[in-house]
Amino acid sequence: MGCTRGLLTRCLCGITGLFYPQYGIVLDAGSSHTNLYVYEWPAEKENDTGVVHQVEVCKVEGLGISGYSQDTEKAGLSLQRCMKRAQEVVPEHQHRETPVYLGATAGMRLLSIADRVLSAVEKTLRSSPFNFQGARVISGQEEGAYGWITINYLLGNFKQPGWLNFLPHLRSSRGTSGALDLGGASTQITFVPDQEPIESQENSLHFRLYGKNYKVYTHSFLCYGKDQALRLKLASDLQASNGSLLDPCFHPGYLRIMNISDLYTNPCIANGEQQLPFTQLHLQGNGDYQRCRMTIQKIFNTSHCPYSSCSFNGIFLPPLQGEFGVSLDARYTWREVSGASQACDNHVEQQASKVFVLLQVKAEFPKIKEKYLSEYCFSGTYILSLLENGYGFTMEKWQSIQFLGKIGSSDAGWTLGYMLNLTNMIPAEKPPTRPLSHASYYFLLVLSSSSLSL
Ligand SMILES: O=c1[nH]cnc2c1ncn2[C@@H]1O[C@H](COP(=O)(O)OP(=O)(O)O)[C@@H](O)[C@H]1O
Ligand SMILES: [Ca+2]
Repeated sequence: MGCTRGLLTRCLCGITGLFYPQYGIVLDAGSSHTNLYVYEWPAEKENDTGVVHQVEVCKVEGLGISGYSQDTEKAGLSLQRCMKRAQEVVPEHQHRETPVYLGATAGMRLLSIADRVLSAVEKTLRSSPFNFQGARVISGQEEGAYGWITINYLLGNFKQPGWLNFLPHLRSSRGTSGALDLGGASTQITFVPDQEPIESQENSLHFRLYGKNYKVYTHSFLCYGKDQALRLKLASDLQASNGSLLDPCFHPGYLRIMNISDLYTNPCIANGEQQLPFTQLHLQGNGDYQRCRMTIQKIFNTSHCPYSSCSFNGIFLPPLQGEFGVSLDARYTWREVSGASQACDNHVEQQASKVFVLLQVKAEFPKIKEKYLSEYCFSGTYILSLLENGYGFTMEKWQSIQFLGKIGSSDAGWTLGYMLNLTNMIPAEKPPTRPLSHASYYFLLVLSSSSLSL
Protein backbone atom coordinates (compact mmCIF):
# COMPACT_ATOMS: atom_id res chain seq x y z
CA MET A 1 0.00 0.00 0.00
CA GLY A 2 1.40 3.40 -0.96
CA CYS A 3 1.60 6.03 1.81
CA THR A 4 0.66 9.02 -0.33
CA ARG A 5 -3.01 8.17 -1.04
CA GLY A 6 -5.90 9.52 1.05
CA LEU A 7 -6.24 10.62 4.65
CA LEU A 8 -7.13 7.21 6.00
CA THR A 9 -4.12 5.64 4.30
CA ARG A 10 -1.94 8.42 5.65
CA CYS A 11 -3.20 7.77 9.16
CA LEU A 12 -2.57 4.08 8.82
CA CYS A 13 0.85 4.70 7.39
CA GLY A 14 1.52 7.12 10.23
CA ILE A 15 0.71 4.36 12.64
CA THR A 16 2.73 1.71 10.85
CA GLY A 17 5.52 4.30 10.55
CA LEU A 18 5.94 3.97 14.29
CA PHE A 19 7.11 0.46 13.72
CA TYR A 20 8.62 0.47 10.25
CA PRO A 21 11.52 2.60 9.17
CA GLN A 22 11.11 4.33 5.80
CA TYR A 23 13.46 3.98 2.84
CA GLY A 24 14.69 5.95 -0.16
CA ILE A 25 17.03 4.92 -2.97
CA VAL A 26 19.41 7.14 -4.96
CA LEU A 27 21.66 6.03 -7.81
CA ASP A 28 24.75 8.18 -8.29
CA ALA A 29 25.56 7.73 -11.98
CA GLY A 30 29.12 9.08 -12.00
CA SER A 31 31.43 9.34 -15.00
CA SER A 32 33.47 6.30 -13.96
CA HIS A 33 30.90 4.14 -12.16
CA THR A 34 27.43 4.05 -10.62
CA ASN A 35 26.69 3.53 -6.93
CA LEU A 36 23.26 2.71 -5.56
CA TYR A 37 22.50 3.99 -2.05
CA VAL A 38 19.69 2.88 0.22
CA TYR A 39 18.77 5.33 3.00
CA GLU A 40 16.63 4.63 6.04
CA TRP A 41 14.89 6.84 8.60
CA PRO A 42 12.27 6.51 11.31
CA ALA A 43 9.08 7.89 9.74
CA GLU A 44 7.96 9.97 12.65
CA LYS A 45 11.25 11.89 12.77
CA GLU A 46 11.63 12.59 9.10
CA ASN A 47 12.17 16.34 9.45
CA ASP A 48 14.92 16.13 12.07
CA THR A 49 18.45 16.48 10.88
CA GLY A 50 20.78 13.53 11.30
CA VAL A 51 18.17 10.78 11.37
CA VAL A 52 18.42 9.73 7.72
CA HIS A 53 21.31 7.36 7.27
CA GLN A 54 22.75 5.02 4.68
CA VAL A 55 22.09 1.31 5.16
CA GLU A 56 23.50 0.00 1.87
CA VAL A 57 25.80 0.99 -0.96
CA CYS A 58 25.91 -1.26 -4.01
CA LYS A 59 28.66 -0.66 -6.56
CA VAL A 60 27.43 -1.29 -10.09
CA GLU A 61 29.85 -3.45 -12.05
CA GLY A 62 31.24 -2.16 -15.32
CA LEU A 63 31.37 1.37 -16.71
CA GLY A 64 29.62 4.56 -15.72
CA ILE A 65 26.37 4.91 -17.70
CA SER A 66 27.96 7.48 -20.05
CA GLY A 67 30.41 4.74 -21.07
CA TYR A 68 27.58 2.82 -22.81
CA SER A 69 26.90 5.42 -25.49
CA GLN A 70 27.62 2.82 -28.22
CA ASP A 71 25.19 0.31 -26.73
CA THR A 72 22.71 2.21 -24.57
CA GLU A 73 20.66 -0.91 -23.62
CA LYS A 74 23.64 -2.08 -21.58
CA ALA A 75 23.50 1.07 -19.44
CA GLY A 76 20.10 -0.09 -18.15
CA LEU A 77 21.06 -3.76 -17.82
CA SER A 78 24.16 -2.87 -15.81
CA LEU A 79 21.96 -1.58 -12.98
CA GLN A 80 19.91 -4.76 -12.53
CA ARG A 81 22.16 -6.50 -10.00
CA CYS A 82 22.15 -3.52 -7.62
CA MET A 83 18.39 -3.01 -8.06
CA LYS A 84 17.96 -6.66 -6.97
CA ARG A 85 20.18 -5.98 -3.99
CA ALA A 86 17.98 -3.01 -3.04
CA GLN A 87 14.95 -5.35 -3.12
CA GLU A 88 16.65 -7.52 -0.51
CA VAL A 89 17.51 -4.57 1.73
CA VAL A 90 14.10 -2.84 1.67
CA PRO A 91 11.35 -5.04 3.17
CA GLU A 92 9.03 -6.30 0.43
CA HIS A 93 5.85 -4.70 1.80
CA GLN A 94 7.55 -1.27 1.48
CA HIS A 95 8.84 -1.61 -2.09
CA ARG A 96 5.96 0.28 -3.69
CA GLU A 97 6.20 3.28 -1.41
CA THR A 98 10.01 3.55 -1.58
CA PRO A 99 11.12 6.32 -3.97
CA VAL A 100 14.02 5.70 -6.34
CA TYR A 101 15.94 8.54 -8.01
CA LEU A 102 18.86 8.50 -10.41
CA GLY A 103 21.14 11.51 -10.78
CA ALA A 104 23.83 11.52 -13.42
CA THR A 105 26.84 13.81 -13.12
CA ALA A 106 29.66 15.14 -15.30
CA GLY A 107 30.18 12.14 -17.61
CA MET A 108 26.62 12.61 -18.86
CA ARG A 109 26.99 16.41 -19.01
CA LEU A 110 29.70 15.79 -21.60
CA LEU A 111 27.70 13.30 -23.66
CA SER A 112 25.68 14.57 -26.62
CA ILE A 113 23.34 11.54 -26.58
CA ALA A 114 22.70 11.63 -22.82
CA ASP A 115 18.89 11.41 -23.41
CA ARG A 116 19.18 8.03 -25.13
CA VAL A 117 21.24 6.63 -22.26
CA LEU A 118 18.75 8.03 -19.72
CA SER A 119 15.84 6.35 -21.52
CA ALA A 120 17.56 2.97 -21.31
CA VAL A 121 18.26 3.47 -17.64
CA GLU A 122 14.71 4.61 -16.99
CA LYS A 123 13.38 1.39 -18.50
CA THR A 124 15.26 -0.69 -15.93
CA LEU A 125 14.26 1.52 -13.02
CA ARG A 126 10.58 1.57 -14.04
CA SER A 127 10.53 -2.22 -14.18
CA SER A 128 11.61 -2.46 -10.52
CA PRO A 129 8.93 -2.70 -7.81
CA PHE A 130 10.00 0.65 -6.33
CA ASN A 131 8.35 4.04 -6.81
CA PHE A 132 10.41 5.46 -9.71
CA GLN A 133 10.70 9.24 -9.37
CA GLY A 134 12.99 10.16 -12.25
CA ALA A 135 16.40 9.83 -13.88
CA ARG A 136 18.13 13.05 -14.89
CA VAL A 137 21.45 14.77 -15.38
CA ILE A 138 21.99 17.09 -12.44
CA SER A 139 23.80 20.39 -12.95
CA GLY A 140 27.23 21.13 -11.49
CA GLN A 141 25.60 23.72 -9.21
CA GLU A 142 23.18 21.12 -7.84
CA GLU A 143 26.00 18.63 -7.35
CA GLY A 144 27.95 21.22 -5.30
CA ALA A 145 24.88 22.30 -3.34
CA TYR A 146 23.68 18.79 -2.45
CA GLY A 147 27.22 17.76 -1.46
CA TRP A 148 27.33 20.74 0.92
CA ILE A 149 23.90 19.87 2.35
CA THR A 150 24.93 16.24 2.90
CA ILE A 151 28.09 17.11 4.77
CA ASN A 152 26.44 19.71 6.99
CA TYR A 153 23.40 17.54 7.65
CA LEU A 154 25.59 14.63 8.69
CA LEU A 155 27.93 16.78 10.75
CA GLY A 156 24.95 18.22 12.64
CA ASN A 157 25.65 21.78 11.51
CA PHE A 158 21.97 22.48 10.92
CA LYS A 159 21.57 21.84 14.64
CA GLN A 160 18.22 20.22 14.99
CA PRO A 161 16.87 18.24 17.91
CA GLY A 162 17.03 14.53 17.36
CA TRP A 163 20.43 14.82 15.78
CA LEU A 164 23.02 12.17 16.57
CA ASN A 165 26.53 13.55 16.63
CA PHE A 166 28.64 10.83 15.05
CA LEU A 167 31.83 12.84 14.82
CA PRO A 168 31.72 15.72 17.32
CA HIS A 169 35.35 16.65 16.62
CA LEU A 170 34.47 17.32 12.96
CA ARG A 171 31.50 19.55 13.70
CA SER A 172 32.27 22.97 12.32
CA SER A 173 33.14 25.62 14.87
CA ARG A 174 31.98 28.34 12.45
CA GLY A 175 28.46 27.16 11.70
CA THR A 176 28.88 25.22 8.48
CA SER A 177 31.61 23.27 6.77
CA GLY A 178 32.65 23.74 3.12
CA ALA A 179 32.48 20.79 0.72
CA LEU A 180 35.05 19.69 -1.83
CA ASP A 181 34.08 16.93 -4.22
CA LEU A 182 36.58 15.38 -6.60
CA GLY A 183 35.08 13.24 -9.32
CA GLY A 184 36.42 11.76 -12.51
CA ALA A 185 34.98 14.36 -14.89
CA SER A 186 34.20 17.36 -12.67
CA THR A 187 35.16 18.80 -9.32
CA GLN A 188 33.10 21.03 -7.00
CA ILE A 189 33.92 23.57 -4.30
CA THR A 190 31.11 24.90 -2.07
CA PHE A 191 31.24 27.00 1.11
CA VAL A 192 29.76 29.96 2.98
CA PRO A 193 32.17 32.87 2.40
CA ASP A 194 32.69 35.75 4.81
CA GLN A 195 32.68 38.21 1.95
CA GLU A 196 29.30 39.53 0.73
CA PRO A 197 27.80 39.88 -1.75
CA ILE A 198 29.00 36.95 -3.85
CA GLU A 199 30.40 38.77 -6.90
CA SER A 200 29.23 36.33 -9.52
CA GLN A 201 25.54 35.42 -9.71
CA GLU A 202 26.07 31.96 -11.17
CA ASN A 203 28.23 31.01 -8.18
CA SER A 204 25.71 32.17 -5.63
CA LEU A 205 23.03 30.07 -3.89
CA HIS A 206 20.55 31.03 -1.21
CA PHE A 207 19.04 28.49 1.14
CA ARG A 208 16.68 28.70 4.05
CA LEU A 209 17.07 25.53 6.07
CA TYR A 210 15.63 24.75 9.49
CA GLY A 211 14.81 28.43 10.00
CA LYS A 212 18.21 29.87 9.02
CA ASN A 213 19.41 31.67 5.87
CA TYR A 214 22.59 30.55 4.13
CA LYS A 215 24.41 32.36 1.31
CA VAL A 216 26.57 29.78 -0.32
CA TYR A 217 29.32 30.04 -2.95
CA THR A 218 29.63 27.07 -5.32
CA HIS A 219 31.43 26.21 -8.52
CA SER A 220 31.71 23.01 -10.51
CA PHE A 221 34.68 22.73 -12.86
CA LEU A 222 33.65 20.52 -15.74
CA CYS A 223 36.67 18.65 -17.19
CA TYR A 224 38.67 19.07 -13.97
CA GLY A 225 37.79 15.75 -12.33
CA LYS A 226 40.93 13.66 -12.21
CA ASP A 227 40.27 11.50 -15.31
CA GLN A 228 39.45 14.43 -17.59
CA ALA A 229 42.25 16.52 -16.07
CA LEU A 230 44.70 13.79 -17.13
CA ARG A 231 43.37 14.07 -20.68
CA LEU A 232 43.74 17.86 -20.58
CA LYS A 233 47.32 17.46 -19.43
CA LEU A 234 48.19 14.84 -22.04
CA ALA A 235 46.57 16.88 -24.82
CA SER A 236 48.57 19.92 -23.76
CA ASP A 237 51.87 17.98 -23.53
CA LEU A 238 51.20 16.33 -26.91
CA GLN A 239 51.25 19.59 -28.80
CA ALA A 240 54.98 19.93 -28.24
CA SER A 241 55.81 16.25 -28.87
CA ASN A 242 56.38 14.00 -31.86
CA GLY A 243 54.06 11.34 -30.50
CA SER A 244 56.49 10.12 -27.82
CA LEU A 245 56.12 11.54 -24.37
CA LEU A 246 58.40 11.22 -21.35
CA ASP A 247 55.85 11.85 -18.63
CA PRO A 248 56.93 12.79 -15.08
CA CYS A 249 53.42 11.94 -13.79
CA PHE A 250 53.90 8.19 -14.36
CA HIS A 251 56.44 6.09 -12.54
CA PRO A 252 59.70 5.18 -14.24
CA GLY A 253 59.39 2.15 -16.51
CA TYR A 254 55.67 2.66 -17.14
CA LEU A 255 54.65 2.42 -20.80
CA ARG A 256 51.29 3.16 -22.40
CA ILE A 257 50.28 3.39 -26.04
CA MET A 258 47.09 5.33 -26.73
CA ASN A 259 45.23 6.15 -29.91
CA ILE A 260 45.09 9.91 -30.30
CA SER A 261 41.45 9.58 -31.39
CA ASP A 262 40.61 8.00 -27.98
CA LEU A 263 41.95 11.10 -26.29
CA TYR A 264 39.79 13.48 -28.31
CA THR A 265 36.43 11.89 -27.61
CA ASN A 266 34.63 14.63 -25.70
CA PRO A 267 34.24 18.41 -25.53
CA CYS A 268 36.89 18.82 -22.80
CA ILE A 269 39.59 18.65 -25.45
CA ALA A 270 38.33 20.51 -28.45
CA ASN A 271 39.65 20.40 -31.99
CA GLY A 272 43.32 19.69 -31.33
CA GLU A 273 43.44 16.35 -33.10
CA GLN A 274 43.48 17.54 -36.70
CA GLN A 275 46.73 19.40 -36.29
CA LEU A 276 48.71 16.39 -35.07
CA PRO A 277 50.89 14.51 -37.60
CA PHE A 278 50.74 11.21 -35.63
CA THR A 279 47.89 8.86 -34.66
CA GLN A 280 49.31 7.24 -31.54
CA LEU A 281 50.79 8.45 -28.31
CA HIS A 282 53.72 6.50 -26.83
CA LEU A 283 53.88 7.46 -23.21
CA GLN A 284 56.82 6.50 -21.06
CA GLY A 285 56.91 7.27 -17.37
CA ASN A 286 59.93 9.03 -15.88
CA GLY A 287 58.34 9.79 -12.50
CA ASP A 288 59.41 13.06 -11.00
CA TYR A 289 57.03 14.65 -8.53
CA GLN A 290 58.27 18.24 -8.89
CA ARG A 291 58.21 18.16 -12.69
CA CYS A 292 54.80 16.49 -12.64
CA ARG A 293 53.49 19.43 -10.57
CA MET A 294 54.87 21.79 -13.20
CA THR A 295 53.19 20.02 -16.13
CA ILE A 296 49.87 19.90 -14.27
CA GLN A 297 50.08 23.62 -13.48
CA LYS A 298 49.70 24.33 -17.21
CA ILE A 299 46.06 23.23 -17.22
CA PHE A 300 45.14 25.93 -14.69
CA ASN A 301 44.94 29.22 -16.57
CA THR A 302 45.55 32.03 -14.10
CA SER A 303 46.31 34.75 -16.63
CA HIS A 304 43.03 36.64 -16.28
CA CYS A 305 40.50 37.36 -13.53
CA PRO A 306 37.50 39.67 -14.00
CA TYR A 307 36.69 39.59 -10.23
CA SER A 308 38.45 40.62 -7.03
CA SER A 309 39.85 37.08 -6.76
CA CYS A 310 39.74 33.89 -8.87
CA SER A 311 40.60 30.24 -8.70
CA PHE A 312 41.57 29.58 -12.35
CA ASN A 313 40.16 29.99 -15.86
CA GLY A 314 38.71 33.37 -14.83
CA ILE A 315 36.28 31.81 -12.30
CA PHE A 316 35.38 33.83 -9.22
CA LEU A 317 36.54 32.42 -5.88
CA PRO A 318 36.05 34.38 -2.64
CA PRO A 319 38.64 33.98 0.15
CA LEU A 320 38.46 30.46 1.57
CA GLN A 321 36.55 30.32 4.80
CA GLY A 322 36.31 27.79 7.62
CA GLU A 323 36.71 24.06 7.55
CA PHE A 324 36.26 21.89 4.45
CA GLY A 325 35.24 18.29 4.12
CA VAL A 326 36.49 16.40 1.06
CA SER A 327 33.77 13.98 0.12
CA LEU A 328 33.01 10.47 -1.02
CA ASP A 329 35.32 9.38 -3.81
CA ALA A 330 37.99 10.98 -1.76
CA ARG A 331 37.91 8.09 0.68
CA TYR A 332 41.14 7.00 -1.00
CA THR A 333 42.18 10.55 -1.84
CA TRP A 334 44.14 11.14 1.28
CA ARG A 335 46.15 8.01 0.58
CA GLU A 336 46.87 9.25 -2.93
CA VAL A 337 47.80 12.72 -1.72
CA SER A 338 50.14 11.52 0.97
CA GLY A 339 51.75 8.93 -1.28
CA ALA A 340 52.02 11.16 -4.36
CA SER A 341 55.66 12.09 -4.29
CA GLN A 342 56.68 8.57 -3.29
CA ALA A 343 54.58 7.07 -6.10
CA CYS A 344 56.10 9.41 -8.70
CA ASP A 345 59.69 9.08 -7.66
CA ASN A 346 59.56 5.35 -7.28
CA HIS A 347 62.65 4.48 -9.31
CA VAL A 348 62.62 1.15 -10.99
CA GLU A 349 64.86 0.01 -13.85
CA GLN A 350 63.89 1.95 -16.97
CA GLN A 351 64.02 -1.17 -19.15
CA ALA A 352 61.81 -3.23 -16.88
CA SER A 353 58.59 -4.58 -18.30
CA LYS A 354 55.30 -2.88 -17.43
CA VAL A 355 54.20 -5.89 -15.42
CA PHE A 356 57.37 -5.89 -13.39
CA VAL A 357 57.08 -2.19 -12.69
CA LEU A 358 53.47 -2.60 -11.59
CA LEU A 359 54.50 -5.42 -9.27
CA GLN A 360 57.17 -3.21 -7.74
CA VAL A 361 54.75 -0.36 -7.19
CA LYS A 362 52.11 -2.75 -5.90
CA ALA A 363 54.53 -4.10 -3.32
CA GLU A 364 54.93 -0.56 -1.97
CA PHE A 365 51.23 0.30 -2.10
CA PRO A 366 49.61 -3.07 -1.41
CA LYS A 367 46.10 -1.79 -0.73
CA ILE A 368 45.63 0.10 -4.00
CA LYS A 369 43.62 -1.59 -6.73
CA GLU A 370 45.66 -2.49 -9.82
CA LYS A 371 43.52 -0.36 -12.12
CA TYR A 372 44.31 2.79 -10.11
CA LEU A 373 47.97 2.01 -9.49
CA SER A 374 49.34 3.27 -12.77
CA GLU A 375 47.69 6.66 -12.30
CA TYR A 376 48.51 6.93 -8.64
CA CYS A 377 51.35 9.43 -9.13
CA PHE A 378 49.24 11.64 -11.40
CA SER A 379 46.11 11.47 -9.21
CA GLY A 380 47.82 12.38 -5.95
CA THR A 381 49.84 15.17 -7.57
CA TYR A 382 46.76 16.50 -9.36
CA ILE A 383 44.74 16.69 -6.14
CA LEU A 384 47.57 18.58 -4.45
CA SER A 385 47.89 20.96 -7.40
CA LEU A 386 44.13 21.58 -7.53
CA LEU A 387 43.91 22.34 -3.82
CA GLU A 388 47.11 24.40 -3.57
CA ASN A 389 47.43 26.09 -6.96
CA GLY A 390 43.83 25.95 -8.16
CA TYR A 391 41.96 26.88 -4.98
CA GLY A 392 44.78 28.44 -2.94
CA PHE A 393 44.82 26.18 0.11
CA THR A 394 48.10 27.38 1.64
CA MET A 395 50.00 25.40 4.26
CA GLU A 396 47.97 26.92 7.10
CA LYS A 397 44.62 26.57 5.28
CA TRP A 398 45.54 22.97 4.52
CA GLN A 399 44.90 22.22 8.20
CA SER A 400 41.23 23.07 7.66
CA ILE A 401 40.70 20.20 5.19
CA GLN A 402 39.27 16.94 6.49
CA PHE A 403 39.36 13.99 4.13
CA LEU A 404 36.02 12.38 4.83
CA GLY A 405 34.89 9.05 3.56
CA LYS A 406 31.93 8.18 5.69
CA ILE A 407 30.26 10.28 8.36
CA GLY A 408 28.64 7.79 10.69
CA SER A 409 27.38 5.09 8.35
CA SER A 410 26.78 7.44 5.40
CA ASP A 411 29.04 8.34 2.49
CA ALA A 412 29.66 12.06 2.30
CA GLY A 413 28.55 12.56 -1.33
CA TRP A 414 25.78 14.61 -2.98
CA THR A 415 23.19 11.79 -3.03
CA LEU A 416 21.88 12.15 0.52
CA GLY A 417 21.35 15.92 0.09
CA TYR A 418 19.56 15.21 -3.20
CA MET A 419 17.15 12.77 -1.60
CA LEU A 420 16.53 14.98 1.47
CA ASN A 421 15.56 17.80 -0.87
CA LEU A 422 13.34 15.75 -3.17
CA THR A 423 11.49 14.12 -0.31
CA ASN A 424 11.00 17.49 1.46
CA MET A 425 12.96 16.31 4.47
CA ILE A 426 14.92 19.54 4.86
CA PRO A 427 12.27 22.08 5.82
CA ALA A 428 12.85 25.82 5.36
CA GLU A 429 11.50 26.52 8.83
CA LYS A 430 12.35 24.83 12.08
CA PRO A 431 9.77 22.09 12.59
CA PRO A 432 7.78 22.89 15.74
CA THR A 433 8.89 20.84 18.70
CA ARG A 434 5.86 18.86 19.66
CA PRO A 435 5.64 16.54 22.61
CA LEU A 436 4.36 13.79 20.35
CA SER A 437 4.83 13.16 16.65
CA HIS A 438 1.80 13.05 14.33
CA ALA A 439 2.12 9.32 14.12
CA SER A 440 2.12 8.90 17.89
CA TYR A 441 -0.82 11.29 18.13
CA TYR A 442 -2.92 9.30 15.67
CA PHE A 443 -1.88 6.10 17.36
CA LEU A 444 -3.00 7.28 20.80
CA LEU A 445 -6.18 8.76 19.33
CA VAL A 446 -7.11 5.44 17.76
CA LEU A 447 -6.22 3.59 20.95
CA SER A 448 -8.27 5.87 23.23
CA SER A 449 -11.30 5.93 20.94
CA SER A 450 -11.29 2.14 20.77
CA SER A 451 -11.08 1.94 24.58
CA LEU A 452 -13.96 4.40 24.84
CA SER A 453 -16.15 2.25 22.67
CA LEU A 454 -15.49 -0.84 24.73
O1 LIG B 1 39.56 2.95 -5.33
C1 LIG B 1 39.80 3.96 -6.01
N1 LIG B 1 41.06 4.50 -6.09
C2 LIG B 1 41.34 5.60 -6.81
N2 LIG B 1 40.41 6.27 -7.53
C3 LIG B 1 39.14 5.80 -7.49
C4 LIG B 1 38.76 4.64 -6.76
N3 LIG B 1 37.42 4.42 -6.94
C5 LIG B 1 36.98 5.42 -7.74
N4 LIG B 1 38.02 6.23 -8.10
C6 LIG B 1 37.97 7.43 -8.94
O2 LIG B 1 37.04 8.35 -8.38
C7 LIG B 1 36.49 9.15 -9.41
C8 LIG B 1 34.98 9.06 -9.30
O3 LIG B 1 34.40 9.92 -10.19
P1 LIG B 1 32.88 9.78 -10.63
O4 LIG B 1 32.66 8.53 -11.39
O5 LIG B 1 32.02 10.00 -9.43
O6 LIG B 1 32.77 11.01 -11.63
P2 LIG B 1 31.94 12.37 -11.65
O7 LIG B 1 31.55 12.67 -10.23
O8 LIG B 1 32.89 13.41 -12.19
O9 LIG B 1 30.78 12.11 -12.54
C9 LIG B 1 37.02 8.60 -10.73
O10 LIG B 1 38.13 9.37 -11.13
C10 LIG B 1 37.48 7.19 -10.36
O11 LIG B 1 38.52 6.73 -11.18
CA1 LIG C 1 30.98 11.72 -8.26
